[in-house]
Amino acid sequence: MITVRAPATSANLGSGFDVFGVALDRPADYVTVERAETTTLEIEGYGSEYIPTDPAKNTAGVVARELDAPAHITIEKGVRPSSGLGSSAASAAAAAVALNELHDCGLTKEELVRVAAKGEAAVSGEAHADNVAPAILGGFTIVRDDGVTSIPTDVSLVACLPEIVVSTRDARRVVPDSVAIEDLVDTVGSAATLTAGFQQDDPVLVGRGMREHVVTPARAALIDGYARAVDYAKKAGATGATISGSGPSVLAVCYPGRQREVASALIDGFNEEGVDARAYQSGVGTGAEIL
Ligand SMILES: Nc1ncnc2c1ncn2[C@@H]1O[C@H](COP(=O)(O)OP(=O)(O)O)[C@@H](O)[C@H]1O
Ligand SMILES: N[C@@H](CCOP(=O)(O)O)C(=O)O
Repeated sequence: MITVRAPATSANLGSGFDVFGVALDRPADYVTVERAETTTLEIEGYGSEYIPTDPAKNTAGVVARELDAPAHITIEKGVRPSSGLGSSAASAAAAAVALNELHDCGLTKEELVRVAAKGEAAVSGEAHADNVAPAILGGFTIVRDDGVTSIPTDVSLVACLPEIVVSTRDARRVVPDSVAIEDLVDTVGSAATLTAGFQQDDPVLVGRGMREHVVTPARAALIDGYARAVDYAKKAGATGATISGSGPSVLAVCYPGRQREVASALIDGFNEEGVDARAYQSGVGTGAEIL
């Protein structure tokens, strides 16, 4: 029997749609696997009632199929589904690492990222790996067709989860089909700034690099309270804030020591629009670990 903890993650970071991701250090999913003839699933914890136990429809079950590694899989959810915090990816990442160990598959972490991304495809319709990469490798990650880069970094983050459900599948439908050249230029500038910020552990550069004018505004319309929460977070000292993944969560970056104020401001912003919310004060996490 093997148990793996895989953390919540925040994808996109504004300027890196389907490319950037960062591992949080909390919350997390715990996945326990035991050898079995066929794959079965048991799910407990936050939002488990909304998650299919059919292995073909569950990211962890799809990973077991892809690895040809049948198991009885128990998932303890710490990351709420449809949160924008890589909930489905946390289970996929933890299952990939656990089953690789249980069945001695011998895959590298980079290979496990590709397998876990197939689990993501089963629920979101497309195999984006920007959540599973940081969930497995940790740090700030850059996903491209030709490989994944992981940069260890130390920046203070706050993720705020409002009591709203936005599925990744729905949020992908509102993404525009094309961008104007001036928006492309602006996004490249932001993406480069954000990458430099993580390299240098600099919250100001990371915050500035979150700026993006194509995908973020289209999706913000799906999140009640988003604009006020971001505005309050910035007034409370956040150096930047954007939609986490496909939403509804907001990810803010700040100087160490400002997380408590930023967390309260984000919650207040949502509450004043009639939306309950909770916040996670987090550092950048190290990714999935076998317990
Ligand atoms: N192991 C899993 N954990 C969480 N959600 C899962 C899992 N397997 C399948 N799902 C489904 O995936 C969807 C949530 O994924 P997604 O929309 O990408 O949200 P998130 O941003 O939280 O990852 C829900 O419809 C949920 O039922
Ligand atoms: N790049 C994806 C990321 C989805 O993240 P999630 O945490 O909402 O599953 C997208 O933006 O669609």
